[in-house]
Parts: sequence; C-alpha cells; structure tokens
Amino acid sequence: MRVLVMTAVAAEADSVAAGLSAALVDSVDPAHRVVVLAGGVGPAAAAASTATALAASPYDLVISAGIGGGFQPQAPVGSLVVADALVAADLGAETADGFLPVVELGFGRTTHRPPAAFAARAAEALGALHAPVLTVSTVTGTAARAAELSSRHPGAGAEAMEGFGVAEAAALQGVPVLEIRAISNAVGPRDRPAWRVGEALTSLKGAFRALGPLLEESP
Ligand SMILES: O=C(O)c1cccc(C(=O)CC[C@H]2O[C@@H](n3cnc4c(=O)[nH]cnc43)[C@H](O)[C@@H]2O)c1
Repeated sequence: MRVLVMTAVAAEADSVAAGLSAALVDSVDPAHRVVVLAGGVGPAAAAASTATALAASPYDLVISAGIGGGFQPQAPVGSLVVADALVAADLGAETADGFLPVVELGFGRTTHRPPAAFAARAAEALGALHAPVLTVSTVTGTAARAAELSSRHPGAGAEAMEGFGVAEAAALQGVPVLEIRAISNAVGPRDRPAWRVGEALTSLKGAFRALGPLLEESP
C-alpha cells in the first residue's frame, strides 16, 4: 500500500519513521512505500501540505499522526487514540444560544470518517481507544471549554490541530484517511509542566511499529 503519513512537526515525523521498518520507509517499490512528512501545525498548514503531497504522487491511504490532548478519563497520557471520526470541532458560528457547526449554517462539513473496518483493526492492533478525534484551531486551556467540547462530542477521545485539514485534502483526491494520536496531555486547564511529550513520542513510535503489518497489505 502507498501510504502518506502527515505529522505537524519533525519530532513527530522522526518517531513515526523510527517505528516503521526500513523496508517500508525506504522501499524502492513505490507500491509498498510509506512517506512521512511534517506539514506544519494547525488545520490550514496540514491541508495545504497534504494537498501538495497528494498532487505530486498517488497514495492509497493518508494518516494524520502526532501527539494530542486526551479527554479524561478515557484517554490518559501515554495512551493512543485511533479516530473513528475526524471532526472539525470549532468550525462554525458562536451564537447567544451556543455554538452552531458550519453544516447547520448550510454549508461545508465537519466530519470525515476513515474506512470503518480498517480503522477498527488499526485500533485493535495498537491497543488504542477507538473514538472521535476533534480538530481545533485553539488548544483547549480551561475546564469549561473541555466540558463544552465533551458535551457537544460525547465520547470524544482526543483533541489535536491537524486531522480535519489532512482529511479535507485527502477527500478532494478521493483518498481514505486515518488519524492516530499519542496522548501528551489532558484536555483541560492549561498545565504546561504536566505535558509528557517524550512519553507520547515514544508511544507514537510504538504505534507505527504495531501498524507496520497492516500498512504492508494491499489496498
Ligand atoms: O501552550 C499550551 O498550553 C499548549 C497546550 C497544548 C498544545 C500546545 C501546542 O502548541 C501543541 C500543538 C501541537 O500538538 C498537538 N497537540 C498536543 N496536545 C494538544 C491539545 O491538547 N490540543 C490540541 N492540540 C494538541 C497539535 O496537534 C499540534 O500539532 C500548546
């Protein structure tokens, strides 16, 4: 399978590549190759860089991967989340009666779904929570915001900043998408010293080691 893995930053791309076998990353056979790129932080950078990569070469699958915030208690720090939906959680309008997603305004979309069976198998292979991953442009930093997101998206597993952007670019090319997040911090009140980025990057590497056999399959 030809797989494109999009991370936000180089440290995440390095962890992904370190988890994959050299046979996949350096394959001379383009039909069985994984390309790992760091495309920038946030949904706009992620969409632009993914679209550029997909215009240059054909792929069978795009994976948005990196660290993320975990909703508690279902996604503790160090755990993994594989998305069953990639959701744009702050794309819409604020009103006196609360947030209105862009679809309720009559345009756009807020959700992309990965291939259900493949995503479920990936979650099982990784021992990951299989749940919605929210894409936000502003990192949650208060308990009130975390509670609001949880109430609008019951059962959400993680929050990050790129998945929906990667998915929009992939959808334009008709390429399926997956999102994998290694949890570095809890979604909630800002607590920078509590971040466990190193632990999450190690967990991300383990995720791609476990995912390798699935990526070697035919599309
Ligand atoms: O300064 C802060 O309080 C802060 C808290 C969480 C994340 C950041 C970032 O700037 C990292 C953005 C980067 O990492 C992913 N990420 C990691 N944790 C989260 C999160 O809780 N919410 C959203 N994104 C997160 C994200 O995908 C970016 O690539 C700063």
